[in-house]
Amino acid sequence: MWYLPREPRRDVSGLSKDTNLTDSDKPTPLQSRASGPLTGKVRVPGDKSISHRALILGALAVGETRISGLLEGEDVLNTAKSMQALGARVERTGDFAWKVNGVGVAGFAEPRAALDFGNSGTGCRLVMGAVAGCPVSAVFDGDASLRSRPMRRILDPLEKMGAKVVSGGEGGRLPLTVQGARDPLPITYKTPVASAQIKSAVLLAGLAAPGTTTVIETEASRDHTELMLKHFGADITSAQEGQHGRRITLVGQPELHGATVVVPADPSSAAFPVVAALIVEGSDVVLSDVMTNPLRTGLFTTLREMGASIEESEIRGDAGEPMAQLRVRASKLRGVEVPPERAPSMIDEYLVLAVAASFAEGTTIMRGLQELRVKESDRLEATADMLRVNGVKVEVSGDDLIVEGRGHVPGGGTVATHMDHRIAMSALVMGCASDQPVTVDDTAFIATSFPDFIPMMRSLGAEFS
Ligand SMILES: O=C(O)C1=C[C@@H](OP(=O)(O)O)[C@@H](O)[C@H](O)C1
Ligand SMILES: C=C(OP(=O)(O)O)C(=O)O
Repeated sequence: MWYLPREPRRDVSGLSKDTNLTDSDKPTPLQSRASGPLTGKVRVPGDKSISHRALILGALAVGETRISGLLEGEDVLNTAKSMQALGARVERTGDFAWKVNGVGVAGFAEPRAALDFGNSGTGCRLVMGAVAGCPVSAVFDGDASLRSRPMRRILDPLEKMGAKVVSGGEGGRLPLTVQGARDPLPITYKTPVASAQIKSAVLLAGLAAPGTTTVIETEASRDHTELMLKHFGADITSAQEGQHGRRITLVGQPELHGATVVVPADPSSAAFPVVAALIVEGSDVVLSDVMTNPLRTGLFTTLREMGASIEESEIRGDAGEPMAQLRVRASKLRGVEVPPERAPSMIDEYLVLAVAASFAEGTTIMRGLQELRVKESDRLEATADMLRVNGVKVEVSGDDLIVEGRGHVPGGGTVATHMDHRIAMSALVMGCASDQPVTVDDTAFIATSFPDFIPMMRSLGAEFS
């Protein structure tokens, strides 16, 4: 029927005490060494955020949704499985082509088994919102990394809307059971941190509530849920709130209709070949169909400020999401200061930005990174460790990351990936241009977001062995 994600891996990095590993749990290390110029044209996989949302909204719509370009990474496949378990019909019809027959708003059936989201915060938290508006109860679970991540930030607003947490781990950690509301209440909710996952969970629960549900954010986070809800027929508006914020208003109980969704290439995945091309001398790489929604392009803005040559062409859009072809040429980079208000538009890209900063001349200061501490790993500490073991001078000061770029990176270190795909890929990018090879202890988690990362980078000329 479709590629099934492998069983959730147990931890190999110390998050859990379980050391009784089977063969499929064994870490798969990889070494990256300096290569000649990277060249060629590639399309990185479909955007992960949009892929999750297309499956969830397809499942909540009446009729058929056709998705092309879906990311077939483990995170998204786990969301597909959960939509199937909640009563939608989800089918793979070709390469990256999927069909969803939905159950309608509030129409989920009670799943027979626990919903397992593996490594995926987005899948878990968005589906929690969707379930909270339906009169069913569901168990939410995930791997050791996801079990360590905070869920209270999602449960707080969902409880205000009438959902109940029937059982759960300490501090709202997984596994936990959510009993959805029979008569969900619309709320006005100000998100305590800039988080598209919190905003989306409230909006998805609000679909089932009468009246209007409002989310206020003081820093705008990615708006894919809003754009896609509109595309599926919801009455939703978004207005400026303060200097950097948004007020989003959704009219509840719409009839969502099945839609066609074309998923553009993921800028968070494009970030890896982009930085690799910038740091490997003589490189010239083209990336097609990269989504350029301004709430996702903080990395490209920052890299350009550092002196990067990134040219956009073939600019177009689909379902409200702009995209472009990017041509990236090796560039001399200089250190910059990245303001905290830019964080939401590049929250997943700081790891690979830190790699670019290591190859730059001068100091790069990245401010306001507290949210990095609650991702797949504590990315603030893990990024600093990744640089440190490879001879880069780096400091974590409060919630800021300060990298002393010296134009080259000694390398020679082994990087602990901590069940975090973006650490693995960032470290492998670093090795593409470091003086000595860089080793990562486990590449398995790359499959959550970018299953073809290794062959795609090799096709551009990267030396991974
Ligand atoms: O909504 C989304 O698709 C995402 C939101 C972000 O998380 P937060 O909402 O926790 O900031 C981001 O880090 C994650 O990779 C994807
Ligand atoms: C933070 C990420 O994802 P999630 O929150 O969905 O696990 C990510 O992909 O970098």
